[in-house]
Amino acid sequence: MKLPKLLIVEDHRALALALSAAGERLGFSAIAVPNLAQAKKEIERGEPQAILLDLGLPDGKGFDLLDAYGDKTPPPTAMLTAHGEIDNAIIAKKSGIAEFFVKPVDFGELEKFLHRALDVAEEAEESHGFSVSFVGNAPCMRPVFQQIAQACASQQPVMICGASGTGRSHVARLIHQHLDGEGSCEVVSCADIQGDTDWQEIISRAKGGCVVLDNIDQLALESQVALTDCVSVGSGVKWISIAPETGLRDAVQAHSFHPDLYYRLQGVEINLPTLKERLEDLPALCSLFLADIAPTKTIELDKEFLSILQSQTWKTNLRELKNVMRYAVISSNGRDKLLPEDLPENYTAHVSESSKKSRTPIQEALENWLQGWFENGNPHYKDMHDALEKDLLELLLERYEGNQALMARTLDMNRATLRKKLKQQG
Ligand SMILES: Nc1ncnc2c1ncn2[C@@H]1O[C@H](COP(=O)(O)OP(=O)(O)OP(=O)(O)O)[C@@H](O)[C@H]1O
Repeated sequence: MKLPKLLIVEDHRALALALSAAGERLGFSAIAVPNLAQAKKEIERGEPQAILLDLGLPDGKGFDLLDAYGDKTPPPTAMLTAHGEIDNAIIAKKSGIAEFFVKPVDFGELEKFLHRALDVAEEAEESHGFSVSFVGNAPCMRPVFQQIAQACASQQPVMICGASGTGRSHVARLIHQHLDGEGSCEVVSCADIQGDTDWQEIISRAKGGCVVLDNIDQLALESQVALTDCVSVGSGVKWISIAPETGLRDAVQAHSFHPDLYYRLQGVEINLPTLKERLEDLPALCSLFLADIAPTKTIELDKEFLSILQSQTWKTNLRELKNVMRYAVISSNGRDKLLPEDLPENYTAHVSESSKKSRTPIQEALENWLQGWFENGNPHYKDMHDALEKDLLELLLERYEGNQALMARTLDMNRATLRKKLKQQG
C-alpha cells in the first residue's frame, strides 16, 4: 500500500515524534528530520504530499526549504512557530506558506490541515488522467445521471449543487472526461480570487476544456463583474460552477450575487444528494475507496462495521467516509477484514448497548440476508416481506409433505388464504 508522505522538519525530538504519530494516524507515512540539509535530501528522494516545517532550524529558517521547489508548486506546507517569531512568520507567509501553528501545537487544528493535504494529494492523483469511477446505484441518483448526461451533451454551462463532500468536484471531473477534445480542467478556487484576476488567462489555460469555478458563492462582488463579461457560450470553454446545496438563488435575492452572472452560469443544474440520502451506495463506495487506499489487498467489511457506518450522520458526506475508511485501514494493521474496533472512537460511541447485545441465530441469518438486498440497491419492504414469506411457506409445505389442508388445519390458518398466498408466490 503506497501511503502519502509527510515530511516533518523539526529539531525538537519529542515534538517531531508527536507530529509523526499524528500524521501516521491519518494515513501518512511520516519522515522526521532535524534540519534543512536532510529535508532537502528527503525531497530529492521522493516528493512529500505535505510538509510540517519548524521556523527556527539549526541550519537556517524553515521557509528556505521551499527554494528546493524552484518554480514548482510545493505541497501543502504548515509552519510551526514559537511565540515571538511572528515577524518571521509574516516573511514565511510571503513565501507562500498559508498555514501556521503557534507552539504548543493544537493537534485538532493540525489534523484538519493534514486532512486537507490528503484531499489535495488525492485530487492531484485523480486529475492525472485516471478515469473517474462513479458509484451511484441509489434511486435518488437516477435523476443525477440524467442531469450529468444532459450536461455532457449540451453546450450550456453547468451548475453542480450539493453539500460539501457530496462529490461535486468528482462530477465536474466526470463531465470534463466526457467532453470531446484535449482541453484541460482548470479549477479556480473562487474564495481566493482577487479583483485583478486575469480571466482571459484562465480561459486560455483551459485550451477549450473546462473552467471549474469552485465555491462560486464565495466569489467577491467585484470579481463577479469581471467574470460576467467573460462567460458566454462562445468563450470556447465549458463553465462548471460548484455551488452549495441551496444553489445561488438566495445569494441573488440577498444581493450578494449578480443576477446577470447567475443566469449566465446556471445552464444545466445538477443536484447531488447527501450520503445519508443514498446509504444504499455505502457498501459500493467503501469497496471503491478501499481499492484506492489499499490497491494490492482485498479487504472485507465486517457486517457490524458496515451497520455502524449506516447509522452515522455523515455531515461531510463521501469525503468523510473516505477519511474514515483510510483511518480504519491504518488501525486494522494489515488485517483483511475491517472490524468496528478499527473505526475512530466517536463513530462507535453512539452504538447503544442494545444493538451490541448478541443476536439470535435467526436475527444473524436475517442480517446476512438483508445485506444482500441492500447491496443490490433499492429494496422495498413489500418485496422483502414477500420473499421471506415465500421461503417460509416452502419450508412448511415440505414439512407437511405438500398437504395444504393438513398444514392449514394444524397451523390454524385459513385454507383459502393459504391457497391464495401460494398462488401469488407462484
Ligand atoms: N459518485 C462517486 N463515486 C465514487 N467516488 C466518489 C463519488 N462522488 C465523490 N466521490 C469521492 O468522494 C470524495 C469527495 O468528493 P468531492 O471532492 O468531489 O466532493 P465535493 O462536493 O467537491 O467536496 P468539497 O467541496 O468539500 O471538496 C472524493 O474522494 C471523490 O473522489
